[in-house]
Amino acid sequence: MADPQKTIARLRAEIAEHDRLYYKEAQPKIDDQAYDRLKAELAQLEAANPEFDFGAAPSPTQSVGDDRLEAFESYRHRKPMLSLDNTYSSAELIEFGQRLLKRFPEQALTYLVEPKIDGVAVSLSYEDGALVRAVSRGNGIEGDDITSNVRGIRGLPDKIQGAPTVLEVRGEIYMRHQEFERINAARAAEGQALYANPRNLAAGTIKLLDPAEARSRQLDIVLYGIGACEPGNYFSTQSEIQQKLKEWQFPVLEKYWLADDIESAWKCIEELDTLRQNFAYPTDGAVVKLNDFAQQEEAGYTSKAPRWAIAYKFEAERAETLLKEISLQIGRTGAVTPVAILEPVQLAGTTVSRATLHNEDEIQRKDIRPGDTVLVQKAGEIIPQVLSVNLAKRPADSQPFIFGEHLKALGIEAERDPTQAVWRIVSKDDPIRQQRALEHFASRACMDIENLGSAVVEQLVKRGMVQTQADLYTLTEAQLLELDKFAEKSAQNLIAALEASKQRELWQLIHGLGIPHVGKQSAKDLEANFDSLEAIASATEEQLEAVDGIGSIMAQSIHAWFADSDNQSLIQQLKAHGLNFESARQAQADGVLAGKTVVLTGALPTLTRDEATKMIEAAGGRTSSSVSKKTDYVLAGEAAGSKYAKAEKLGIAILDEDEFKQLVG
Ligand SMILES: NC(=O)c1ccc[n+]([C@@H]2O[C@H](COP(=O)([O-])OP(=O)(O)OC[C@H]3O[C@@H](n4cnc5c(N)ncnc54)[C@H](O)[C@@H]3O)[C@@H](O)[C@H]2O)c1
Repeated sequence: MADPQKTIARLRAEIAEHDRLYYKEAQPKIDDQAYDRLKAELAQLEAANPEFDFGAAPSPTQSVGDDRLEAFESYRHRKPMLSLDNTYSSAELIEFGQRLLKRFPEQALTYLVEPKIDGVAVSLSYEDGALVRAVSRGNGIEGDDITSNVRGIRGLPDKIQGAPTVLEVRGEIYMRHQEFERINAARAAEGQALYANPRNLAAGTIKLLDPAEARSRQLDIVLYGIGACEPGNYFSTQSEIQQKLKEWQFPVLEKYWLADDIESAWKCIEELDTLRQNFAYPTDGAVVKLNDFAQQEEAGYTSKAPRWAIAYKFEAERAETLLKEISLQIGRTGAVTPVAILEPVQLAGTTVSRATLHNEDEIQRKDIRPGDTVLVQKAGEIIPQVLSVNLAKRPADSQPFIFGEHLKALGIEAERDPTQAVWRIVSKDDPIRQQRALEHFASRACMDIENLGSAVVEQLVKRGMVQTQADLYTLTEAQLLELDKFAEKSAQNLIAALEASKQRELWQLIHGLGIPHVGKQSAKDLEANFDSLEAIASATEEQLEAVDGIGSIMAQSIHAWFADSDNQSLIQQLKAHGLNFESARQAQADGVLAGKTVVLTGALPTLTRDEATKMIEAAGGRTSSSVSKKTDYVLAGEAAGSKYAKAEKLGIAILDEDEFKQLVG
């Protein structure tokens, strides 16, 4: 029998380390369920052995995980931000209700059941209706000032009407699945460590020190609670909070339920489980709260969580299956990414036959080998991941997977990047690397060259007809006729498609060049801020970084790419072939908004933000997110906040939607 005192000490140290990785680094090593199991084990041992004294440090079972970092200013919450007790069992949920019934034997208990959003907690302070500060949960008492990374999150009002003098609004910052996949795909292409889920990526993003880098990742926010409120007595129930938050035009929960007893609350949770796939935000459970504030106050708090609420967490969908082989894929920049090829298995409503293995270090850490039986998880729309290996089912003759040897066996000449976990094909003459770069260039999201699929690219490279993107434009019909399955018609079609691609928009070309870190959105951001490809090529790192959405790493990468002599010669050749290098903005130089900067604020009566932005761009203008002396117009809708006030102060022309429409015709 293990010594319980030693086990408690070990578990506390282990959990403290997982807390550090999760809250401070946003890179946990184990998944939430495994973590929650460790914590439950510790709580049980502590309860059974109350006599052990471990000194002053509180146990992780008694305290709120701490996300504070040195580099940030700390702010004290007016009211503490606590965690929630959680359970994965419906029986424990019912017990929670029964405990409350004992406490309030004569009273009717109503519960509010809310989706539990899987993001990062935030507290927003509004003073006299204006957003003054955003603070992370921290240790529950004080948190980090993350205002610069939170202000400007879409839909978050800068100003609210008819609010109390002081208001702390509590909610969750989260990332949509699509944005998560976009960023991870870009990181994978660069061989950088991937984020395991949108929650970790959101947590990493709000703690970025570079606001431009943070802005280049799209965060969202939803608000569901109130901390401090002065004057008090503003609310008497949880459901009133929901209504008021909506009136104040905060992004709010799309659905919540009122339940008259804990059994009905459980029914609501079951309903939530069927609906949540269609919610905009990732959810990992439900939060059940006593609706009445007087009852909440009476039920009280532990050092870590309210006694009047509980989180019911949904189990992530997992299954065991056979890992048939580890396949190595090569990206457009030559990075080699390992992928698990699985015996197909049903998970979260889809058939899963591949899972990401991230990089060499991940394979080593988990000691994943071909022939292993592995535990695979799929949550929401996230790419399936291999969580662990079932060692009991490992074949006797199994061999560790040695990355470098497999590359050699496949004839791939790659080197491990000394600073990252990635193997990369270094030689630009490598035919596989050339193929990937060309496939990317020809793809829909780039130059959209019809009839130039992988099979054709492969032949062109293998026969030495094409090495770079520029070589594509030297191809003749006669040359194409040499290719397998090419007749006159298909050759003519491809030549015509190449010709048509010369007129693509500038962002499509930028994206197609395969500059490390530059995806579709960044390419668009570059086009919106420069007149031509040459202007981007000659921009300094500072000028690149000044672009909204371009962070320092991306600016460095773009600058280095254009400084490379091979790339410079590629650009010259593409220019000589007549590809469009001019930004649409430049082409619209004659528009009424040519050279003008417009700031959008508030909700417009009929136009969406996207539509208004397109109209501004079509008229030659550009949009910016903040009002300054350089702003020419502010297009203001309903509930326009501090930007409106600033524009008035600076004497900048303010347009409503009708005036704007007249202006751009
Ligand atoms: N994998 C790891 O290594 C690791 C390490 C530490 C923590 N964790 C995970 O984090 C959990 C503990 O984190 P926690 O303290 O943030 O607790 P929690 O995430 O389980 O619950 C509390 C949080 O829920 C959020 N929340 C979402 N929707 C809400 C709603 N409608 N109403 C109220 N709150 C809502 C709030 O941000 C609140 O702070 C653990 O149970 C574990 O799953 C994992």
